[in-house]
Amino acid sequence: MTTRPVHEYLPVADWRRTVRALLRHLGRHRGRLALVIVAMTASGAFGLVTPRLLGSIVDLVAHGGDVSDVVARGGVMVAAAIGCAACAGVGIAAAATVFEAVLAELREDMIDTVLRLPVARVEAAGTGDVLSRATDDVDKVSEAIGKALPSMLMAQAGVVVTVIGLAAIDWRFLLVAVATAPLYAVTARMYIRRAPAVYAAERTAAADRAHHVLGPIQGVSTVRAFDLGGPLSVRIDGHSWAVVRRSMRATVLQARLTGRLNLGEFIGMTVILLVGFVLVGDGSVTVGATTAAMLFFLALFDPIGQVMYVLDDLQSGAAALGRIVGVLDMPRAGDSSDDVETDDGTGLVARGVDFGYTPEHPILHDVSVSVGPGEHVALVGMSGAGKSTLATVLAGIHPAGSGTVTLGGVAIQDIPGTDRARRIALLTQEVHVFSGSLREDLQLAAPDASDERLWAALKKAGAHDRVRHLKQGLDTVVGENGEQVDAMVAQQLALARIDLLDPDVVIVDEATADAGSVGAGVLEESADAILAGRSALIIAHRLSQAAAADRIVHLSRGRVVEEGPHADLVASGGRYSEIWAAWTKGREEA
Ligand SMILES: Nc1ncnc2c1ncn2[C@@H]1O[C@H](COP(=O)(O)OP(=O)(O)OP(=O)(O)O)[C@@H](O)[C@H]1O
Repeated sequence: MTTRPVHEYLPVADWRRTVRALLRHLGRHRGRLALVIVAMTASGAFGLVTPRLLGSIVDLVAHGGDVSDVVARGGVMVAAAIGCAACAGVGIAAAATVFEAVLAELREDMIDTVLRLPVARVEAAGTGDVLSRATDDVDKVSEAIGKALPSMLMAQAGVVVTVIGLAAIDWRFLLVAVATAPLYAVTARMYIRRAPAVYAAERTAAADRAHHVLGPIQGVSTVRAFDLGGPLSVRIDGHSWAVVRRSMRATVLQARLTGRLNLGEFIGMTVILLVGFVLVGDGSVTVGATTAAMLFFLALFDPIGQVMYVLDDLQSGAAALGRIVGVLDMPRAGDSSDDVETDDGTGLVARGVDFGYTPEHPILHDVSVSVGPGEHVALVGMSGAGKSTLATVLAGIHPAGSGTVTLGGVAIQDIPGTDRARRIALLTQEVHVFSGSLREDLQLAAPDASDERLWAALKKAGAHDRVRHLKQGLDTVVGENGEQVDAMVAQQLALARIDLLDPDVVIVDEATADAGSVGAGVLEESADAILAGRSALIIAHRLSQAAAADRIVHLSRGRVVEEGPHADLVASGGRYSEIWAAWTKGREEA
């Protein structure tokens, strides 16, 4: 029996692995990243020129200097301001290209990994978990990368050069700046701790209100019929006020953040002025230098404030990145081994297979079946006997709890996932027409197939005429944003894809049941044409399919109870012969 837990979320990477993954991705854009750092640092350095020159102008004026010197300094300040803006522009643009490229890589890797995850693992995690990582989490990282990270980098560069500038004027001014740092650390901690919950509550309340507003709009006729307008608007009122309360909390939190930042600014400025007063008094620095130090100190607040406001974005971006990296680091189906050569001589063989979706409910017991080269084997049994379950175990979607499943003598779990999917094709009722042109849909199975090959596959699957009558033929766009194809054509396209894929074995799980009785007949012909000469395991609900097969395996309550060619089973007078007799009688009466 398999002992896989019923629900098992996909892993989340710890911060070390997350940082490593981020650095790995950033490392691929080293050159551009260096440009970002140089441009942002240069922008910060240019930013220091204006306060420094303002200080020197103060000294010039105090000592009765020349007006032309003041004008010259003004010119340098203008040039520095232009340099500062230009470098910031280059830095931000380069950062955007690096971060967008990293984000695109993460998104692609994420989708690629999710598509290659073993289906059983995705089922255990739940599609919601997978979907939210591929969408919401990627969005959160995108927000953090797009908005927060450039501000953070810009701020860091600004702080570093300003601190150097302060130290260059006098180390005691630097000491004041360092002494105010703990206040910012405490403020940042307060904000990081509270902000995510406060903003999340605000978003939840807004979503709740939207839900309660949309419900009555969608069901407006019911609202009118039962005169529910009054009570419903009271309810909407309540939810609207809840949003107001949550928004107020968020505003109060922001006000507290701003208040503490201003307090830090006030204390720092006061101390700088006092220190400056003493230093000017003992002749260590000039009034102009103190002015410059004060302006440097003031210039620190913009970047610090910016960082504070994006801290929660960064925090939730980092959490989302951890969830993405957790998936990226997972072993993909078939990653464990190289392309495994199989010997087609022995076909698909299951020996003594046990399986259950949960440990408490075994479904398959000691099942042994085989599909030899070119052989058609029909699987029959009552509803719930375990036929579809056996199909997924044979296709390698669910690993057998005990026993073995081999293809060409090699355990299917040892065949790389993508290779396995090409060798064992599982055709179920849930066929999907992918958005795009018909050609693209078909070429998913054989990317290099020529139009002639595609038409030949369509002909075999019986869809040739339908497609020929479409105005744009193979270029017709199908799927969500294009031509809607009916269930029968969708099945025929799936059959054509099987022909193009040319797998070693096809497992057909009731692919023809959905199309209505006339359609079912057509599809049965299509399936026969595609399966001719191929190894196939056909889950047969219509016993005509079973009668046409080379061999029948009868499954009952997860066990093989009869096996053999149709004629032998009918002659043996066993359970299958009774079902066959009842079925043929029913057909005669109908
Ligand atoms: N994903 C699943 N998780 C848990 N139990 C499942 C799952 N799929 C099927 N089962 C259970 O496994 C048992 C066998 O179901 P299965 O679909 O394999 O039978 P079947 O013979 O193919 O039936 P049918 O002919 O109605 O499709 C049933 O009891 C079913 O409820």
